[in-house]
Amino acid sequence: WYMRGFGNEFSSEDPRCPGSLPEGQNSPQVCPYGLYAEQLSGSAFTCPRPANKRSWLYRILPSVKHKPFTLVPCGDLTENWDEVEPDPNQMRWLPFTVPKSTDKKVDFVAGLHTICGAGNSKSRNGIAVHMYTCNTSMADRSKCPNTYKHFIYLAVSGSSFCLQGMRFSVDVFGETRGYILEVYGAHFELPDLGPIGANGLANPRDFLYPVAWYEDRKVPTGYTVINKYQGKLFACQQDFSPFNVVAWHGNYAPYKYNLKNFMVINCVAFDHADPSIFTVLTAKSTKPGVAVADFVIFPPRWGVADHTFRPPYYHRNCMSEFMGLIEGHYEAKEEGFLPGGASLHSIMTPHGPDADCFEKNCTAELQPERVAEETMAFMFESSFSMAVTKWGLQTCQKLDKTYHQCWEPLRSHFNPNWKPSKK
Ligand SMILES: O=C(O)Cc1cc(O)ccc1O
Ligand SMILES: [Fe+2]
Repeated sequence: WYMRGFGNEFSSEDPRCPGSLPEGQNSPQVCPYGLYAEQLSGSAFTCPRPANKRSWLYRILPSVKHKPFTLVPCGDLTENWDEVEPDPNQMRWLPFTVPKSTDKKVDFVAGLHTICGAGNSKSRNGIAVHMYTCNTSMADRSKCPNTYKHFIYLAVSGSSFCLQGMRFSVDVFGETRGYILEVYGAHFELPDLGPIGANGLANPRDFLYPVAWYEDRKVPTGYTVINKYQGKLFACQQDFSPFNVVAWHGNYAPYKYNLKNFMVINCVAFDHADPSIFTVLTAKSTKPGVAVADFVIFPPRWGVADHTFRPPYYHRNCMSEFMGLIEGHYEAKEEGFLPGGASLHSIMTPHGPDADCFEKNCTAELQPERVAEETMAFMFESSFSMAVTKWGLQTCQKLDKTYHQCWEPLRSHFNPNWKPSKK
């Protein structure tokens, strides 16, 4: 089970070891059950209290006990944003190919592919967007994102957030695909609600945190810990499972959030509200109001706006918009933008509803209607100008070269003799 509440201070003991959390202090001379105390810091020691993040883990063996790390192949994972020439075009990808279960086994790490990104993990400012496509569990391999703060992977409308330095292992039931946003140097926060009030959007209690659980498992053949460090992957061996936390307390822990719990707020009178009303979490930059990345979703909802063109407006944005579709259809593009695919509209690159969507929605009778059932599109909106990787442009072979054609049928409706209709 889980503990609830975004950013709470939690305390948890594996029920097999009652009293394993030291009482009244973090570093007793000897810890209960002979455990090792290990602090995991997610913020500088000196960060102001609201931004301060750390947890105390009580482990069977400390993380430091491992053989040296050595560089391992990164596959299609990269932090090189100069592989290909910049390209300001609208981009859309057909669903990325998932390796078949009957083919070669590919686990989460081997199945990581970087699509686009910007910035640098050394300066700890920037983001990367990756796809993962795999068909087998990691089995005695655990990954540790060392250079970045947050790691999201989305699976069937769920979202999981892993934090810098946290080891995790991904088990899958079969052919699996998901999206990842990597943020190099900022933590996600719940957005302020302003006049919305004290409740709404993603509610804090719907964020779930793991309780302590350990396995005291020796792995003489070697347990591999993979460390993503300065944009590269490193592996080391140790002879025990790293999932050995018997008790922990603190406010720095991985969490998950079911996107279906999002309390959608939207227009109930007229006009199309900006998509920031759908922000689940935001990773702030140092400029007030400007995000390194916002995680925004487009859940099923009612469309009720009167005398309004209801789908997204045509626009050019000073932010980059990377979008994906988890299931269903997206209102601005019924065709072509498919689950497991993606789109990128870079800074100031014009985009908006395809011609079909425009024609339908300027003549539609405006009844209250559901904006798509069983749908979940999302956007990573970033102030960074992202470069696309060679994998994204070429190797994946999913770039839809015909994307621009969805706007080609747009025709001029301009009538210089137009008169306002008499009310
Ligand atoms: O481009 C998109 O589809 C995302 C988006 C949706 C919306 O409702 C308003 C602006 C916007 O960028
Ligand atoms: Fe947009």
